[in-house]
Amino acid sequence: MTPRLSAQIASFRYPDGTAALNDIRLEVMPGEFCGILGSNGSGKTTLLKILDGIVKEFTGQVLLDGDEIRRLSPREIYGKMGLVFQNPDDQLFAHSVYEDVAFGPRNMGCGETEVGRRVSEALEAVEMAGLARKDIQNLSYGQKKRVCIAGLLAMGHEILLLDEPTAGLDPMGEHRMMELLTRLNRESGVTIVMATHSVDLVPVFLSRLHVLSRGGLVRSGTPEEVFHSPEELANVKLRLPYIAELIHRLRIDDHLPFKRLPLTIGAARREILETMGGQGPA
Ligand SMILES: Nc1ncnc2c1ncn2[C@@H]1O[C@H](COP(=O)(O)OP(=O)(O)OP(=O)(O)O)[C@@H](O)[C@H]1O
Repeated sequence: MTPRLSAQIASFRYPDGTAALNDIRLEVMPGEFCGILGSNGSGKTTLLKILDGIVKEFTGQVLLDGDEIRRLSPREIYGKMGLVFQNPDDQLFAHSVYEDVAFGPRNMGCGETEVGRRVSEALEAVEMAGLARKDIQNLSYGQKKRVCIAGLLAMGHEILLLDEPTAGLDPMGEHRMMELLTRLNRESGVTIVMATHSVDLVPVFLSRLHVLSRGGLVRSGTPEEVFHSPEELANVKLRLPYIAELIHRLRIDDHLPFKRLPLTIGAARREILETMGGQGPA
């Protein structure tokens, strides 16, 4: 199967000389929902901009469906892939929700009936169906983030690159955003790559993680593989998810014989029951 995205980035420097990325190799398969995990300044946004074809001055290659991205036209790239910025105010520009989401399809040459259909479907998908006429300025931060995603869905994007989609949201909003993305991935088959430093959320929702530190890729794997070693995470300025941290402390401080570091509440429950020899509460 051809990866939707395949990146081999030997190095990238910003014009002021900052060495932002080096020796990155990663692939994103069709239908995948994967994360780029890293602390502040590790290079997540830069990597997303390169994957999206915005930043071109790197050494190496990025293939989109097998084609070198720098040889594709903007229409070829942005017909199938789009980037949602961390701050929705950097992305939204129209007065109303409808006008903002309609901009992409209109730009693609769709007639007004088709534009209307696409806007309705996209707003439905992000649970904003009743808010089409609302002034963008009067939306909450989380609603603005949803409108940004709707704008890309209305253009028929099959690949979404999302920069910190849960940043700035309250705990409930974070969960709703992750559920929305999971639904888009599972039900609509959208391939999603999201940059994040939120270690508590990612193991619950994502199937594969790429860990960045100081511009380099230090580990790729399932959440279980990535969160295997607390020491390794501390080296890249990340920590264990709270659930795993709790079991880790009980194991070290109280010598309790937990075998694995669980990443979800369900896994923690299983681990505790196994440690109790299956003698847990009925
Ligand atoms: N336009 C720019 N010019 C020069 N250096 C930049 C520019 N943008 C980012 N950098 C630098 O590149 C490095 C990686 O930055 P980047 O924004 O990609 O990190 P990040 O992981 O997304 O961080 P955060 O989690 O804080 O958003 C940092 O050292 C940053 O200072």
